[in-house]
Amino acid sequence: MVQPLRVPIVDLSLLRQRSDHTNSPIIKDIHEACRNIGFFHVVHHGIPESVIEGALEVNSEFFNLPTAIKEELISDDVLKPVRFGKLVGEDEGNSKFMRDFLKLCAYPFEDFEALWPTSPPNYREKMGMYSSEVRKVSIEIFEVIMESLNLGATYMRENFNQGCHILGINSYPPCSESDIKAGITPHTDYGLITILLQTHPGLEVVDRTDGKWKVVPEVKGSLQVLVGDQLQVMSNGLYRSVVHRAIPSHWKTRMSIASAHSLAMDEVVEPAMKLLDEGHPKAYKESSLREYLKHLSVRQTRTFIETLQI
Ligand SMILES: O=C(O)CCC(=O)C(=O)O
Ligand SMILES: [Fe+2]
Repeated sequence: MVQPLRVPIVDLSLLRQRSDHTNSPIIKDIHEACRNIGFFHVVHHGIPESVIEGALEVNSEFFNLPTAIKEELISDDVLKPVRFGKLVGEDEGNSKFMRDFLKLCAYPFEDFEALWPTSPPNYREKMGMYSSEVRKVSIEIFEVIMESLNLGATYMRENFNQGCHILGINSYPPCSESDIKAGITPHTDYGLITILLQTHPGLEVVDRTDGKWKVVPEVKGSLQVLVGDQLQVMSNGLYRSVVHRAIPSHWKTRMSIASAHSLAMDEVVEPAMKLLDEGHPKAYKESSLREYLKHLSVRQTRTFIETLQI
């Protein structure tokens, strides 16, 4: 039986009340969470419930469309800014998985909006609103994470603001068959941070203290923040990307929207100079999002982050 994990809950409204975050216990909590688990919840993030409901509603309508319409967006090309896919199969550990997904490049919105689905007709409007709200939250969270690393709130701010924003919408059909073990198989996310919205629980992470899978407990109104590979590299391994998977529900469709924030496609990420010294030599090679996507498109025995370790 998979046990629940104790995950820190960060109240963003408390952070917004103070302009000076020096010695803030919240920054300390974020530091501990990123260091020990690679993961935390945020509450009072400020995204209106109507925006969240609107985004989930149009995606549910999209996934319920006749297959022929969705298949127009099917592609194996990981560089395509908009693509739909159906994944069903078995991983190396013989666990069966099943998931439909839609990937949308989301920033700058004007560059990609015309490629987004037109069905349902209000798809672009509702998802556009969610995308812009979650981006604002990601900018705030990135700043406090930089503070928690002692790099200062403005460290890489412009690079982050001009970076890539990719929305990964997942739909996991209910499965009563006991042999379907996973909706999405174990992985780390590549970017700096991912902000996750789930319709209901199902996310599991590896607890670093005992190496076991733990269920992420439901926290009403929360979003989850996940440390990605780029943040692992930037922090020179002080923070590590969290290994996670998602388990489908037995009785209803589970959906999630993973909002992945990374540096721009060809911008390289490398360990922050300030975190390097004799006792902490550079532990990762530099890399870009494009190199990661190239790695994804060919079958590899090592994860991308493993290939970067010096
Ligand atoms: O569905 C979930 O909760 C997780 C999704 C996820 O990990 C991803 O899209 O990268
Ligand atoms: Fe993920």
